[in-house]
Amino acid sequence: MSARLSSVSDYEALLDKYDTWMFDCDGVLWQGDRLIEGAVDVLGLLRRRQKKVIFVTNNATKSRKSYKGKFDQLGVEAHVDEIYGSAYAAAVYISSVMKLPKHKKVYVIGMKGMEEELHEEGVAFLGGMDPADCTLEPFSLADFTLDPDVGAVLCGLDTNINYTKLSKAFQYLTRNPGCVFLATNEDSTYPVADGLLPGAGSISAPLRYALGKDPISIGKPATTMLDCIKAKIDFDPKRTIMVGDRLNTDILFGQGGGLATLLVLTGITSEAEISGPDASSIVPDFVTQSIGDLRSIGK
Ligand SMILES: O=C(O)[C@H](O)[C@H](O)COP(=O)(O)O
Ligand SMILES: [Mg+2]
Repeated sequence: MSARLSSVSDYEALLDKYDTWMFDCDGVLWQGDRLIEGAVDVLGLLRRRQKKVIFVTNNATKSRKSYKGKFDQLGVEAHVDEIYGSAYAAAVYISSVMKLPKHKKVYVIGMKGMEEELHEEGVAFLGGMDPADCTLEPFSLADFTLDPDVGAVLCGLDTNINYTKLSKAFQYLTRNPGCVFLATNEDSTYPVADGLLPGAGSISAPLRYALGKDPISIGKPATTMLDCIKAKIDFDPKRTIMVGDRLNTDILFGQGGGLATLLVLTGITSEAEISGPDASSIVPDFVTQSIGDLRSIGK
């Protein structure tokens, strides 16, 4: 059973209990480019109380560096080494876990964030934002030349998704021996200021269906992201809390890492999913309406 937080003493007790605060971004700190009310104040309060603050997002459209630009633009204090996105985790996975040979390449269904992180990790890639791939022209298989050096397809949130990208990815995954099917994350939807949009999981779904197999998904709830954080930041899991808006990514991620979990209702998860007859079997330790609720603590 989750503990519902409501009083100042509830929030003060949480601050006493946890030294490291990991924050999901979409649906927790903001909805698209609209900040959640009170988020900036609460992050400032945590920093004044000498808490470690880490940002952990499945959103692969931005690299760590370009996320820093979003934080700056929205007036949220953040440092690049506090920001962990699924594009970064995927690039590290390909270079350091898969150890993709240097002459091999990745075919990217995704945007600039994934390209920047792959480049940063020294991983060669094609596709992505290439105008030849971001096209609505009919795809001609007769005119397509298979690149034998493509050893993996990496699929993430791509607002330029089209039949050409899906067709090229399908060719690599069915015709290049050993070509690995990877996904940055598999969120079905994500929240923006005016509602919900299809997420990365809805971009890779057509490939899953055509291939009859699932990708290796690297973002939350997989522990890969936590491994990336552990490689850079020292923290005690027992005194760490993960704050998220999605049960099957953020809360599962926290639970898988032995962290405490706080669910907020400003993103994907609704009240009906955590109480009543249709409640999910994924049960967070704590629930509060919004991260802004912690403002009641004051200084
Ligand atoms: O890929 C997506 O669907 C979205 O980018 C993702 O859901 C948002 O990531 P979050 O910050 O909520 O982990
Ligand atoms: Mg979220």
